[in-house]
Amino acid sequence: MVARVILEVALGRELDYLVPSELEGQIKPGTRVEVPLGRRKAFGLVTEVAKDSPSPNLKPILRVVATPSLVTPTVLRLARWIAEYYCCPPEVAFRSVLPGAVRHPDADWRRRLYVRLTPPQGPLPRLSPRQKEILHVVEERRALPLTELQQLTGANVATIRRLEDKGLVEIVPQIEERDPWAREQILPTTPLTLNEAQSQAVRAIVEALDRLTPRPAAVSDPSPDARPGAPASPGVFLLHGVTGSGKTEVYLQAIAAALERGRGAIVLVPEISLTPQTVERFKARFCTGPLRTLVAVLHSHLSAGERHDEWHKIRQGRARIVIGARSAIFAPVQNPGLIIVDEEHEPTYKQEEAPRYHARDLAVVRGRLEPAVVVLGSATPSLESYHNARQGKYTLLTLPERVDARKMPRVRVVDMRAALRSNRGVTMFSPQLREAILQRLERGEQVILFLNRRGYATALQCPKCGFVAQCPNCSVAFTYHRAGQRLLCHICGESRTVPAACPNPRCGDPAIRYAGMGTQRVEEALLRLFPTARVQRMDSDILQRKEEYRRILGEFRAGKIDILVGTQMIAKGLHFPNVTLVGIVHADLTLHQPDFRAAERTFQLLTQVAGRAGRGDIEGEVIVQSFTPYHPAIQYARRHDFEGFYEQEIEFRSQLRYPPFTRVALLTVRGRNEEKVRFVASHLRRELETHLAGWDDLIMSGPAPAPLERAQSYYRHHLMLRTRRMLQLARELARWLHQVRLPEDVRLTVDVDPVNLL
Ligand SMILES: Nc1ncnc2c1ncn2[C@@H]1O[C@H](COP(=O)(O)OP(=O)(O)OP(=O)(O)O)[C@@H](O)[C@H]1O
Ligand SMILES: [Zn+2]
Ligand SMILES: [Zn+2]
Repeated sequence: MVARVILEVALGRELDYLVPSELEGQIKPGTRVEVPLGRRKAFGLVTEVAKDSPSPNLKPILRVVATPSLVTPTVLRLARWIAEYYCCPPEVAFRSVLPGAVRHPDADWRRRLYVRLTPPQGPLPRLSPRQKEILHVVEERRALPLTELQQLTGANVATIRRLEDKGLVEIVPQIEERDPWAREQILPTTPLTLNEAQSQAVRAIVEALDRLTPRPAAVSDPSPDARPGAPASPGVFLLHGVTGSGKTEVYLQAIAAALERGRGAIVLVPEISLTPQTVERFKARFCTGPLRTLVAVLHSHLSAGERHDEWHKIRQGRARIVIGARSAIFAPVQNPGLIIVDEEHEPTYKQEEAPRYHARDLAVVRGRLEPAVVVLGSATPSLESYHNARQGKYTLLTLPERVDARKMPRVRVVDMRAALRSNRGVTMFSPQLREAILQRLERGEQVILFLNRRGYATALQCPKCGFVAQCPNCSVAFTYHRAGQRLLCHICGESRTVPAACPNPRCGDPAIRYAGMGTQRVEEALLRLFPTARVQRMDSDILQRKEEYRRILGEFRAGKIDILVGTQMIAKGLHFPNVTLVGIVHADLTLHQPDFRAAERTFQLLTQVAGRAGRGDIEGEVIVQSFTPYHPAIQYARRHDFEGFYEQEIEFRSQLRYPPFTRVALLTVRGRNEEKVRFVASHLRRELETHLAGWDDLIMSGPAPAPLERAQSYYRHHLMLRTRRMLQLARELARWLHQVRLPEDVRLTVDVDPVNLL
């Protein structure tokens, strides 16, 4: 027998090894092993077991490192698919399916050793002052991690071992679980009585669960066509439910059905909506009763230890439900019956570094490999997913109304050009918005104000010469932050103190002032206009710590805050019944970006933010301030008309051959020398033309400077390839990348299905 092993060192490919007969029973896909590599040894993961290998002179595997395996065979197949489709080296793909904290069991082993007090037996033996000190610490804590005891006392392991020899303490392996929500008390909930639309949705999902074929016994290769948008997959549902329509209740009852059938569930949510409120709704439903199970939570703010614990809970089957951000799609759930992707349209599901996977698309692929039922949910589905539903590739489920026949909020669009004409200079709040806020304050109702830009003002601009302070590393304006009077680059983090006068040597005007506005400036203006109102700002500047986020949401829920001002952090998932007014301060911000999805993003953002209003008994109102009030994205959002927006947007995509009618591979050439980058980019285009000659449906555009031409002092040029056959193109690109020669200081990256075109 031979095993194919992906090594943890950056080799870029898998190697075959002999399986010694004494290890035969232990080696399966997912097993971590130590193998010889040249004259050294290396760690690796078995990705496949086969009868024989094409390579001669195989060396044997040295030993098995950790059992049980920390990754399921299906996830390994998913990793292989990632490497192929997203055009990245296999070891990068394999590494991403295992988080660092679980990848190194040796390091973990030491970290997981605990020192604990043993029951006293007879008189205390004679101890050195040093030993007494250590014992004292252990007595106080009863048990603590070995490493922590070492840190606290400065003792080495040998000294502590001597205490163990005297029978006073013992050193034991123990898994201590750090539940980040441990202090929260969770009140169990029971399933709600569903309305007609919800029942229909749950019924369709449960029927699909019952149709799931048993897991295939033999591990066969993933079908090369196992990709979203390929042949019909009756196991994928698109749940299109307006904001407040009760999608979460549908998820909960579908999960219950999966558990009843002995299967687990994975729930993906965007990182920013992975709030305690969301997590609690899942924990509360499954913390008691016959379906009782732990809910594991995975997100990027977990400490290594917490991540480790969550991972093991899943692997040991104690947690049958996993809720997490995009990397949770790799969670080692055994036999998952259901994979849910909430807010499936969210761009944060795309990973912006290699491997550049899209977790929503991986959910569809994993669903096919397991097999498992996949539910993609959103109030504003992506054009890609809705198109798939229209084509019959996904099954569309619709929740057209809010629960309890609550009305959708009334949306008014205010033309800010008029407001600008009637007032001197730029106004932040139109009279309509000001009046509406005042009304809510008088009635004791709550307000959310949304502006998709943090900081105080966009830019520092000189009124006399037009000078704008720009980051020296990136081609963007600095953002002014009031705290500490600093200019901050939101791309690279470069910061400067604010100049007292215009830095332009030919100008020097002291009247330098601020153009545009950010959340800080909105907050300040509110305090001036409504001095008694309790205003709280919520953006990533404020939320350096997760407790802060929870505290603010808690206070808002408790009615201790009247007006919440924030960026897209407050746009989704939040449910506050007392919010009756949502103001969108500047709706055009996302509209004018050089991205074919700009209108789609704007429509989604407006709809989602508007959806925070009127979720209680009182009807909600939304005021949208805009300088382009007649833009379709704004008008369709005003009428809550997703279909209308879809019809008009899909027409534009079709005419210009953009996704979903094609798939995009974006090539970025980066380097510090502008001339060289430009030269290499044109050279690569010519090479690609030769390499891909005869490819019939290829559209190649560029090279062109990226919209964000310079970032972190690198010049960037783009080449865009579009085709309907991306998997084949990715294979061609991989072959081409192997042979392409680049100057040392120029880098090339490939992003398949990019969501960020800047
Ligand atoms: N069948 C039902 N009967 C009564 N209340 C319900 C029902 N279904 C859901 N709800 C309640 O309605 C509220 C809104 O539901 P939920 O948050 O699930 O909506 P949503 O569709 O996920 O909204 P959004 O997309 O805006 O986040 C919640 O408080 C939920 O408990
Ligand atoms: Zn000037
Ligand atoms: Zn910068």
